[in-house]
Amino acid sequence: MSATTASGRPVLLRAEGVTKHYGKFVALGGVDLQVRANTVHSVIGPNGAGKTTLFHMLTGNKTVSGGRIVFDGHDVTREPDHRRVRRGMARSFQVTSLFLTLPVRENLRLAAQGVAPAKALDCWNAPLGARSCADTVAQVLERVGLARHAGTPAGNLSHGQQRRLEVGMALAARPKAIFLDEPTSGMGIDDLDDMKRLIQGLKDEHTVVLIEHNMGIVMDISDTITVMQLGRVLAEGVPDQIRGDERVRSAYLGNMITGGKA
Ligand SMILES: Nc1ncnc2c1ncn2[C@@H]1O[C@H](COP(=O)(O)OP(=O)(O)OP(=O)(O)O)[C@@H](O)[C@H]1O
Repeated sequence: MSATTASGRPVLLRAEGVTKHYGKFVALGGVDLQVRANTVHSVIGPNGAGKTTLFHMLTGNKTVSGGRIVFDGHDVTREPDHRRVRRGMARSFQVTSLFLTLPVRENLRLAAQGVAPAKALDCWNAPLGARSCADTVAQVLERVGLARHAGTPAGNLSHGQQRRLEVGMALAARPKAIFLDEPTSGMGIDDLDDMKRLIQGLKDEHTVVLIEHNMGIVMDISDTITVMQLGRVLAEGVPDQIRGDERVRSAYLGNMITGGKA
């Protein structure tokens, strides 16, 4: 997707002047962000820049100290995370939250049921609920490339496969926006391309907000990149703008930002 195409898309998620204080420490000093629908929007920055804190604010995992968050036309600033999940936000699970003794398919089924707890009981038993649940699980299995492993206990998957299952767990909630926090961490080189293709493919049906330290991946798959430093937005733009931005280069103190293309 070109920058022009991305910038013409409607804004799905907007943060306005979001702050987060821990006592006297300012973790976020007033962050503005606009995430457009059906794009991959990456948030990068040096360690401690405030990326994870911003994710916590956007997904409702922690409360803001100030500012406003609007998702899909609704002011969600004061809504708890489970309400935001129902509005269509999903955050990728961590490997530690997979049910390691259960087959991949069962992990996804439980995640699909988690969307609407009130419906969870009939998701598998009532004919319509069961069908839609089974459809979701089958689609997600294909999407994350684990269809062949549907019956394999999650604990027997490789690390790369487990990380794709985490993404699948979030997808099972059929979200509008999916938040991925370092989905490639700890991955071997062989698994990186699979994850990259997976994330890139998600924007057909979802909006992706991504924290990622692998600059090669960020530069290759992002429509928009927001660079954070010391709890504020340092720069924002398409990959070529960010790659060439002197402020960003000096924030990273070197060539990490080039994604191998400098
Ligand atoms: N619960 C907390 N109490 C106090 N300070 C915190 C708390 N959580 C985060 N911080 C601080 O807020 C700052 C931003 O942290 P955050 O985890 O958001 O950074 P990050 O950009 O995600 O870093 P990394 O890339 O290392 O994960 C850091 O200085 C961190 O020490």
